[in-house]
Formats: sequence, C-alpha cells, structure tokens
Amino acid sequence: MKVAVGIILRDNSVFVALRNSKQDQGGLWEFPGGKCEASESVETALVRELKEECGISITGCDFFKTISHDYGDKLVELFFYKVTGFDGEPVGKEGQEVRWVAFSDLMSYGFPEANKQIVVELMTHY
Ligand SMILES: Nc1nc2c([nH]c(=O)n2[C@@H]2O[C@H](COP(=O)(O)OP(=O)(O)OP(=O)(O)O)[C@@H](O)[C@H]2O)c(=O)[nH]1
Ligand SMILES: [Mg+2]
Repeated sequence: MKVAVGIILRDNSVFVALRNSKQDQGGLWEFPGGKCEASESVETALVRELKEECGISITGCDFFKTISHDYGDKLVELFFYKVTGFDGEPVGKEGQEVRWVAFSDLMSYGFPEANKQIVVELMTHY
C-alpha cells in the first residue's frame, strides 16, 4: 500500500496531527497524508490528502524519502515529502487534534514505528 505523507515545515516547526483512536496507529501523532488511490500518482495523492485533511493547497514540495514498514497486518510504503510552500493555514479538517511542534520538541511525541527514523533526522538536521 502506497501512502503519501507531507512534512509541513515552517520556521523551526513541523505540523503534526493526532491519529484517531479508531484508526491504525491510533493515539499516535503523524504527518498528514494518506493512501494513494488506484492509478493516482503519489504527488497527486499528497495534494489531495493535505487539502482534505488540513485544508491547504500545496505550492511547493520536495521528495524526501521512502520508508517501507511491515506492521504485521499491513505493509506500508510511505513516501515522505517536505512541504515548503502552501496556501491557507493548516487545520484539523477532520476534527483531529493538530499542532505545530518545534523540531527540538518532537521527541516527546509518540509517532508510528515507521516514522522514527524520519523524526530523528528532522531533529538532528534542523
Ligand atoms: N498519514 C500518515 N500515515 C502514516 C504515517 N506513518 C505511518 O506509519 N502511517 C501509516 O500509513 C497508513 C495509511 O495512512 P492513513 O491512515 O492516513 O490513510 P488515509 O488517510 O487514506 O485514511 P483512511 O483509510 O481513513 O481513508 C496507515 O496504516 C498509517 O498507520 C504518517 O506519518 N502519516
Ligand atoms: Mg490520513
């Protein structure tokens, strides 16, 4: 399963959302995004998901990296993009709790296993 994920950046912070307790990895924080639909490119999915989940229109993004992770019941291929430009102010459009978190504070947030490496990189490279 291919998943498009946006690391929305501004100043020294990144935008994170709390996953609903009924979802996979519920109760953990994530970078907004979601599953690519059949025949949809990853970038198209990224633009669509960030509009649906956060209400922003992406104007600039750079591919960062792909991480494949096996959760046991599910194999995910996460395509992480750094979102550097957007129109609108991101919010939790689906009622999810959201926050801008300084890189230096990211370690106090619980992220899904597949995100751990990315979180360490964000904390050490900024
Ligand atoms: N959006 C997002 N998904 C992640 C991250 N890390 C991670 O392991 N995932 C996994 O990627 C998978 C798909 O993401 P998703 O649940 O957001 O998909 P979606 O928005 O299409 O959700 P839906 O099924 O409710 O429509 C989930 O199994 C989720 O646990 C992350 O940082 N952001
Ligand atoms: Mg999602």
